Amino acid sequence: MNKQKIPATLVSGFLGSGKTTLLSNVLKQPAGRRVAVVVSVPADSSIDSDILRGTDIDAVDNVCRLPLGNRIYELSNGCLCCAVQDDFHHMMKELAHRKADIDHVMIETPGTELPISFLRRLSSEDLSSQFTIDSVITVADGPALADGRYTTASGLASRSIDTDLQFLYQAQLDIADVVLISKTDLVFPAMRRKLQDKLKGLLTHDPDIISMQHGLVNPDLLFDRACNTEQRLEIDKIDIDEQQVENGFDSVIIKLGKVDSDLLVSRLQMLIREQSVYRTKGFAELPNKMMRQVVQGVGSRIDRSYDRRWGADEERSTHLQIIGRQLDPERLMATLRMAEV
Ligand SMILES: Nc1nc2c(ncn2[C@@H]2O[C@H](COP(=O)(O)OP(=O)(O)OP(=O)(O)O)[C@@H](O)[C@H]2O)c(=O)[nH]1
Repeated sequence: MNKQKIPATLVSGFLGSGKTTLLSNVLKQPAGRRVAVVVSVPADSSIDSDILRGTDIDAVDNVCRLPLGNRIYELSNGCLCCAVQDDFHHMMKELAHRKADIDHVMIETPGTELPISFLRRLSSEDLSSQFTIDSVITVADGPALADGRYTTASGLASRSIDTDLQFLYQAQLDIADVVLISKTDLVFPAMRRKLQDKLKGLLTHDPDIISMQHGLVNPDLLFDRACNTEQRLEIDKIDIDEQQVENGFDSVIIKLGKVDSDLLVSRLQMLIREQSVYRTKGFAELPNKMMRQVVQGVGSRIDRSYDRRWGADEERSTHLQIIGRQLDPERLMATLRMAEV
């Protein structure tokens, strides 16, 4: 078939809601499709693309380095993981050149950003001739929804409470063709049944709502939706001050040597209590361990797991990204350094 345009899905959702977990499952089980997952990574860190590629260390050998720090990793099943450092437009043009090898593109938008800015970029003249927006999927953190963590009692975004945060959360929901409620395993069964109603109370439109655990969803519900998102949203008419919302977040990269894992977590917990830390993610190098430890913090919950052995030629270190508001980088560094051994 001579494919005219590549279908593209935007995956939005607040920090730590479960976007990468969803996409990493798509990459592992792409249901016969060759999927390219595009993820933005900070200039000084590749944590997100590393988590996405997960245990597939062989993929490191098969990497296409593009200008401005962008990279395309070819996975053994024909899927691509694309780390965008600086130039989203250039990455999308590169993928358009590989049209024959790609069935679908999924773009993870950063949790601190409004997906509308990505929709606008995809709607630009040269990209819209290559890609069609299949749908916008927003991942909503189930436990956060159950607690009402980012919403007012009325459920409406209000800018009068400190809440570019709330505004961002609501804007990410408002744009969705599909809302995936994540982490329902962490919600009490009695509350689980009420989550959909709670979500509907926040929504001003009628997206499909699907619950998921550990990022597992029937792929048929994700692909080939042809939602006509551009027409529904009338992108040109949306008037949001993107800069104002997105500039309110700080991201600090911390690099350390070997650490004591329990000490690291207790220091992180201390910082989370002291500062407005929303998200912590990265890898820890532990003494006498061949395995790399993944550290994942969302709010005050910190999970640890091992994903794979360190590679023979890989630089081993503890490498964390901390995202929040008005962070004090020196205090973060000094506190976490105490976990070094
Ligand atoms: N218990 C549980 N944990 C989950 C589930 N889905 C995701 N998580 C965990 O939640 C944390 C954040 O998940 P991610 O997929 O990295 O979230 P994200 O939205 O990509 O995060 P950012 O890119 O930082 O915005 C990780 O520790 C995941 O393992 C789930 O269904 N159940």
